[in-house]
Amino acid sequence: MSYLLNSLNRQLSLLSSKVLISNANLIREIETVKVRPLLKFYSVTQQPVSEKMTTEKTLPKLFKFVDQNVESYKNLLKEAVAIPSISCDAKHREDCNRMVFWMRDKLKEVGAATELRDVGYQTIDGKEIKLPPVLVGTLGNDTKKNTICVYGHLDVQPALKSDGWDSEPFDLQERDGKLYGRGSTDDKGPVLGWLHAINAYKEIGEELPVNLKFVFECMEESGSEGLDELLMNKLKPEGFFDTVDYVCISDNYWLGTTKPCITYGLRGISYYFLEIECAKMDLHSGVFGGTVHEAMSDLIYLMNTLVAKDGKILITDIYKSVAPLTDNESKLYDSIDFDTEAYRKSIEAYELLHKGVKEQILMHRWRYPSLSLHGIEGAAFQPGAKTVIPGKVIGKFSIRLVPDQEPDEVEKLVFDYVHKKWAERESPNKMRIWAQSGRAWTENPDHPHYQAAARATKLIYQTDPDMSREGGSIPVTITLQEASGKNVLLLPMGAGDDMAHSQNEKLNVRNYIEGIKLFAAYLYEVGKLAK
Ligand SMILES: NCC(=O)N[C@@H](Cc1c[nH]cn1)C(=O)O
Ligand SMILES: [Zn+2]
Ligand SMILES: [Zn+2]
Repeated sequence: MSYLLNSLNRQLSLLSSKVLISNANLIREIETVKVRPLLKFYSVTQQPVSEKMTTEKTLPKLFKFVDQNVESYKNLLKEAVAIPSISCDAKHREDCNRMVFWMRDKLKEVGAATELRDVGYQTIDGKEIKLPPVLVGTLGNDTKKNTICVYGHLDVQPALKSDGWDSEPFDLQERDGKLYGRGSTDDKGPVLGWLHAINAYKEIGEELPVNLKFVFECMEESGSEGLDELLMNKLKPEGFFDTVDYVCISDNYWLGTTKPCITYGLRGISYYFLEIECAKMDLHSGVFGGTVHEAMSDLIYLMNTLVAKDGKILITDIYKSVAPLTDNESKLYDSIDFDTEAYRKSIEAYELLHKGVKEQILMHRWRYPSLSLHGIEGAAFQPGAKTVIPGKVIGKFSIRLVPDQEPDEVEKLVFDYVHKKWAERESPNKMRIWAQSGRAWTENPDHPHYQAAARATKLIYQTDPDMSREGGSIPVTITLQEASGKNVLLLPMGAGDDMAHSQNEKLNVRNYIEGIKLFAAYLYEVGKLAK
């Protein structure tokens, strides 16, 4: 509890509040908890395989504790969001380090043994910049218990109020039951959810039903540099995964806004940087315009050859290695609860591709590749009529990869295609293209691990979760699958309208609090699986 109390007391002293929270008081209140009616079905769905310290009274007690600590949980998330751990911006590297140290201290406070692992340097503009350390932790080593490896990330996408946020992105604000802030749902809320679930077991005086291993990084939003190497060539040979039975990641979202899901597939990503240089400096367009081959014109030309207006990717042979759709897979989409019109409205889009047909929309999110244009470095993006000809611009685009596309093959297709188009352009300028990629991932959702997570989800939300795939990418998922050789599962905390990476990213208070209970129930359920 100390990690919450420390944080809360810091918050309280800041706010000069009269409220004081004492550990002992909380425990006394918990002792009087009654079983809530929603747990009625709980005992009949269980198949206990081994005798564990936890009993059917554990979770009701724990849920009550969670409900009593909502304000502390919000305060801790506010502290985490206030650290602008933006991994793609080297200026924020110290904030990334600070975020990792902050989380290391919190893990220690719940009793975990922690280590900060050095993963070397990254090169930006020819300069070597130290990567943030990866936080590795262990909690419990009871050979009779199952061991879960939990992964999460502590870094965030950039955000400025001037991008169109209604409040400061790095100051968590509650409005209408929603916690707005960068990283609230992606991925600081879920990471803290694990911490709170573990702490809740401790605070109600119950043993954790499983052993835990943690891998928390601060470079996920920038391609997880250094992490694969650490997992495969250091942690694996050192035996870190030897005792791991299951891997769980909470870094994704429900499909919609009301029904929970469990996720067994992600797309990969191949992210491209396309640089064109026409001069060693920016040029006044009134003085030099009409006399040079402009870098921006070349870049726009190339970027416009990548994708058609119906979303079809124009790179030669890009669809060749996409796994064919089988009858069985095709049927899966029929039963999924997904309202495309609600989806369209939630993002205020004018119209969806594929005539908004549900199955097509889901397939194009989950099992077909897509190409997106993201931006241009060096372009005049600020307001005002700047009349410069940029000397150098870097266009950014990415392809979301699907089974069975291999990043190396896709990169080669893209490089060959861009070079061909560049030759057709006959520009004297300098062109350079490079990429960073991560593979797609799928898992077997019929595994007992998924059934355990489904039971936990039903306990919390009183409905069977959808088994879903997702269009986003968490590059390390497949590495964790390979390093551990064990079943990997994605257990989302947030809702489909959380707007990760976008303006006004948020996490519903309900999803946060019920998510903490979900994680605790998941630990309980996995604790009951045969060892
Ligand atoms: N929550 C997962 C997520 O947002 N992942 C990023 C990963 C990424 C890779 N390169 C840049 N970002 C995503 O965009 O899917
Ligand atoms: Zn994420
Ligand atoms: Zn993200």
